[in-house]
Amino acid sequence: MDSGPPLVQQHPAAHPTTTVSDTASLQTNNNETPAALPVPPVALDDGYLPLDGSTTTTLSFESGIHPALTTTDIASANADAADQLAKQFPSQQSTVLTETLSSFTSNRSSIYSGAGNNNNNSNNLLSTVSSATSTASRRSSMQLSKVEVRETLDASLTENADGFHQLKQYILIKEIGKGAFGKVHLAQDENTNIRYAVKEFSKSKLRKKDKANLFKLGPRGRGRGRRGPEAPSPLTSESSPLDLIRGEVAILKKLHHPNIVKLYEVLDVSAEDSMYMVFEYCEKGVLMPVSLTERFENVFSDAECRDVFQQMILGIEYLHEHDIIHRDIKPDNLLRSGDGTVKIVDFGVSEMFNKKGDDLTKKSAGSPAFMAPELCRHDHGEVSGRATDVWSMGVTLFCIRYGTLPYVSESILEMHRVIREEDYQIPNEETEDPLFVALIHKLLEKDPAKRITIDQLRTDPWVTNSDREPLVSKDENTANAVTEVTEEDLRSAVQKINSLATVIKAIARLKRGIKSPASRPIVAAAALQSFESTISDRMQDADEDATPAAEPIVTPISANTTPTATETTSTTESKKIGLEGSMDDISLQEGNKLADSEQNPEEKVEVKEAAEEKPVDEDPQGYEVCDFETGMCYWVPAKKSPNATTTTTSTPAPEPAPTAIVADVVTSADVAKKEAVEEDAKVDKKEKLIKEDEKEEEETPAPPVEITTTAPAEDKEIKPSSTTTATSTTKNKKDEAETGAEQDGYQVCDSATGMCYWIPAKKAKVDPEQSTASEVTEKTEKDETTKVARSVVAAAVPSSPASGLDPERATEEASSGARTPVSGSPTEQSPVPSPGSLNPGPRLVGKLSRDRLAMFENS
Ligand SMILES: Nc1ncnc2c1ncn2[C@@H]1O[C@H](COP(=O)(O)OP(=O)(O)OP(=O)(O)O)[C@@H](O)[C@H]1O
Repeated sequence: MDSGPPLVQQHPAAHPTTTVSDTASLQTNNNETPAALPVPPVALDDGYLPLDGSTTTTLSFESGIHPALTTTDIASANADAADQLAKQFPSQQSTVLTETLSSFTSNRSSIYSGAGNNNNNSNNLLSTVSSATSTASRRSSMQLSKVEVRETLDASLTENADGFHQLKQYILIKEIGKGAFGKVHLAQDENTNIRYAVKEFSKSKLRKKDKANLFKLGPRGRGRGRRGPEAPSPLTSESSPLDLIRGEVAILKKLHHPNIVKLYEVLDVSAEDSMYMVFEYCEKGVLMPVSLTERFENVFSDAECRDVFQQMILGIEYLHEHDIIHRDIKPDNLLRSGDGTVKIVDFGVSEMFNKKGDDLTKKSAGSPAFMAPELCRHDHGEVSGRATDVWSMGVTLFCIRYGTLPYVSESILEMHRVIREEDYQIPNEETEDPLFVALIHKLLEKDPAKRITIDQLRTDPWVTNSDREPLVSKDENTANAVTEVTEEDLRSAVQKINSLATVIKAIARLKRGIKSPASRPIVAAAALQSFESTISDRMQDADEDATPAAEPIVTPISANTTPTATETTSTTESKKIGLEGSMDDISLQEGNKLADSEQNPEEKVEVKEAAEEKPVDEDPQGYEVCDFETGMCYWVPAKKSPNATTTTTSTPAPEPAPTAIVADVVTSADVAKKEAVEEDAKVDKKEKLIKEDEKEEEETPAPPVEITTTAPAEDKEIKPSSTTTATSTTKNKKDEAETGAEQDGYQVCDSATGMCYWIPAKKAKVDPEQSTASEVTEKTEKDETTKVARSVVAAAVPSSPASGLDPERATEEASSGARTPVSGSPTEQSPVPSPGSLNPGPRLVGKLSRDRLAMFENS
């Protein structure tokens, strides 16, 4: 293979990828002129060329490049260089590099002409851009190749030899920012040394936000997580929190423009709470930090403002032309790559309209200070999305020019009022360029119908510097077509086989439930392992059966359908029951049931049979409650005794146990659809539950769920901590009296949700004699228990650090009964599993505390 000339690795956006050849080269150091002789690039230690304002930057070009660049010259130079790159990087990376070259073209031409302009004394590269080259370079930048966004469903986060976290080929170097849903990392591709910004999203945070929006704001909620029945576009009709990312990904995948951040890859670490979006790295970061209270001193010059604003116009024009409204334009969402190119980021609240030309929206989104006056009303009707973006562009221009916001207020409501009703002040208006002042007035026009449009902006005299710096034509700017985001795009944006994703997310949930070592009952680890292996088998089966790009295998959960364990045990059954959109919604209960059956082969059969007999559309008589704090939703069946909810027991107890408000913990992503139907039932039931809670509190001094004392470290008995034991005993007796069945077991608390569950030992299945003997054995033969514990732990956490469970410690804990001292809130506490818990059929019985119910009710 012809290796071509040597190559210096550079970042796609920050560093132009160039080849070294015996051609003209250019050396710039702010206002230095180009060097006359070829100078080979000097790579830094990390393999990158330096390219910042303070350092001399050496760039080497192909022969034939001349200051009077034409688009054709540039394109052909790029093509040559791309060829060479492709030889060096025969893999898919060459596509990325091709784009890099196109982007860099603008930098090259700008630097060249700017450096040659001896009349320009500015140290800022941006302000040296002449109108001709600026237009030419932008034109050439439009020729972006389309890079296919890769999607990885089963990525894993590992640690490399140097101690860095690694996600596929991306080494996470350091944190460079924090988003609302997770960190942003600087990452480097271990194969190419190309740098990326990897944005992390916590799925649980997304879910939480989604639910909170649903309760708090309904479909008009701000930010990721907006959805609702009246949502008109695919972006807002998602049925699972994860889908909210899918909408953003689906839009970003369609966009190919130099002023819009490029998304390269989406990675879902299926067994963890995180998913990642791999973006082009914008080395220079945000355009400008904007504060409500402080003025930013280092404001942009007139020329810099113009350059940035022109790029904003081009980016927004491209979006609007393709019926996409950004809805959150602000300096924070404008990043700059190493060559100064402005990149519009954050499409989390963007909206794509299906109908050409339609941009009417009822939704409020964006940051209050940048919100158009027509959106600053409680019940605004439909407003033009395009006009609201233009307003935000005006506020942004104001910010970068003056370092402050045009409208400032301490509260959002007041901010809305001020934006609607008051006038802003332009600092030093008398000395300001009248063309600039006029433009600000046209942008910050309160009446959207009179506000300047993007078309008018492109010919505005300040924008074009009185025609000295015209923009590239609209046709060229919008040439890269954006096709409509379809439902299929949304479905395929992140994950390809929905049914598998459902299952995978369930594992993550199970893991979350036993995340903190202090709250990991050993049985849960065993359950997790067997659940995982069951799932893994199913996945293989489903993989073989799956038809790519087929309709989702599952359909939305219906208001009256509660999935059971076996409904998720095969794809066929999933089809019947339906969990569309709730990819992550397999219940803990189901996990435990599966695990249970795994541990008890005899019972496994029973579980299966019971479920097969159960009619699919059976109304389980109950209702769903959602935890406002966590975003988790729970299915609360009509009150039955704990026995009645046991998977293997079909006879309901005559009366419910008053202390155990029973929750078959089944989550659902489609709360909105159910909400209307179940609203009335909920109110009644909640009242009842609260009353029962109160009654119970009167009867039982120590609340059964809130364990308030710590398990003594020296307590070697394998049983729950003292308070828990006492509580459990009380409860058991009550259960026994009312249901006729003794309920021995233990309580586990889910650290993620704060919910505690009662897990009964499976005495109903055991011969009474054996049971007694077994109890005695468990209490007296500590060694034996230790042995059992060891085997369970060993089976559950063979050697996988991913499980996060230290087998040695878990074994010790299991055998000694000593747990990390518990204190404070129930979420930090973890009762010790009883010996019976090592081999019980764990059944999750949740208790909804009064507070939680009240919180739900208030919300
Ligand atoms: N592509 C990128 N290149 C360089 N830095 C980035 C990039 N994306 C994000 N960052 C950095 O991370 C910070 C936070 O990212 P971002 O603005 O996307 O999150 P956010 O808008 O606060 O939250 P979210 O988008 O999740 O609602 C940014 O301010 C910026 O400093």
